[in-house]
Amino acid sequence: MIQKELFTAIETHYNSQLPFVAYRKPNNSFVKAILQKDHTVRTVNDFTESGFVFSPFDSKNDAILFPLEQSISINCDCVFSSEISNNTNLKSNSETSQNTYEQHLELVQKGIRAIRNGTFEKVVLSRVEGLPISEENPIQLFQSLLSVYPTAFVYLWYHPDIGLWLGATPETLLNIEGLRFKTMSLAGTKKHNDTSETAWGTKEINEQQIVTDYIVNNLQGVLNNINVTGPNTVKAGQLFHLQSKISGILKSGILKSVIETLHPTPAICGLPKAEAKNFILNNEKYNREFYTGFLGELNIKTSKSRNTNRRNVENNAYSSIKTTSEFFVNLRCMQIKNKHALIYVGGGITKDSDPQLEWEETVNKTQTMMRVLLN
Ligand SMILES: C=C(O[C@@H]1C=C(C(=O)O)C=C[C@H]1O)C(=O)O
Repeated sequence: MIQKELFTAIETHYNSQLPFVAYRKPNNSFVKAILQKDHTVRTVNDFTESGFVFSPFDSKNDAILFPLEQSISINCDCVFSSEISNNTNLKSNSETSQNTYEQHLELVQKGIRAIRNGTFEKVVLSRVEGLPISEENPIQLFQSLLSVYPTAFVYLWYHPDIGLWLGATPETLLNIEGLRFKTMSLAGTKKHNDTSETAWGTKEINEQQIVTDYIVNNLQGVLNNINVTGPNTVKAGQLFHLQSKISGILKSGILKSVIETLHPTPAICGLPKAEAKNFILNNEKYNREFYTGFLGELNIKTSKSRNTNRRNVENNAYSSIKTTSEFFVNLRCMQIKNKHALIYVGGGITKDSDPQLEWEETVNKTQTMMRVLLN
C-alpha cells in the first residue's frame, strides 16, 4: 500500500464514524492502522485477546480493544518531511486563566504537605488545558505529529462512542516478545537548552530512582535475570528526561499479572501506589480518562525467519511464531472534543518540589501538542 492510500483509507473510515487506531512506533517508518469493521465497543477481558488496547489510568474502568479479527489491518513504510518549523517559543499559557494556575499551585502544595506528613513519598499531579481550535482535522494533526516526533510513539485513536485522542509519547510501559521483557523508568524533566549541558538536581535524580526501584522490586516475582542500565538523559520533543532501561525473562506468559504489577507506575501515579492513586482521584479536579493509561499492540503473532538468505528451506523449519505485546504510557497527548483540544499534562511531586517550577514543567509539557496545533 502506498502512503496516500493509507491516509485516504484512514480518512474514509473516520468520515464513516467507524472506530480505528493509526500509529507509528518510535524510530520506525511504518505507519499502521487497525480499522474496526463495526461500531461495537469491545473491552479487554483478561489480556489473552489479540488486537489494539486503549486503557484508562484507572484500571477499575474498562480497557477498550479493537480485536484483529473484527478489523482490517493496513500499513505503509512512510516518509515525512519536517515541514513544521522548529518553533520553541510558543506561548502555551496564553489561554491559561489565573484560576487554572492557582488551582494547580494549590494541588501541588497539598501534595507536598501530604508527603511531609508521611502519606506517601511521591505523587504525580496533573491538569488539563483546553484550547479552542478552529478546524478539526485529526488526520492532518496526526501527520504533523509523525513528522515532528520521529522518536516518539505517535498515534491517533478514535471511537465514535468514546472519543478522539492523539499523542506522541516518549514512555514505554512494556515490550514483550515471547518471554523476553523490556520496560523503562522515565522521570525527571528539564527544558531543552541548547547552550548548556543538562545537569540533573537531587530532586530529579531521586524521583527517577523511586520509579526504577519500584519497577525492579515489583518485577522480582515475575522476572528472571533482571538487568538495569542507566539512568541516561533522553530527549522528548523540547524536553529532557532521565531514563533507565529494565529487562528480563518472564517466568510465565501471564500478561495480566505483569500489567497489574506495573500499571500505574510511580512515573505517572506515585509511591506507595494505592495512597498516591487515592490522592489523585480525590484531589485532581478533573477526570484523567485515558491520559496516563496505556495503549498498544496486544498478543500480535509474527512469524520470524531465522535465516532469510537460505534457499530450499523446508516449510517453517527455520521460522518461528513469536507473540509480541508492546504498550506505551499515554503521555504528551490530547483529546479533541467540541472544537477544543484538551491537552493533558502532569509532573512528579516529591518533598523537594517547588510549586512554581512544577507549574512551569506542566506548561513546558503542553508545548509538545501546542507545536502541531498552532502551526
Ligand atoms: C506525567 C507526565 O510525565 C511523566 C512525569 C515526568 C516527571 O515528573 O518529570 C517525566 C516523564 C513522565 O514519566 C506528563 O508528561 O504528563
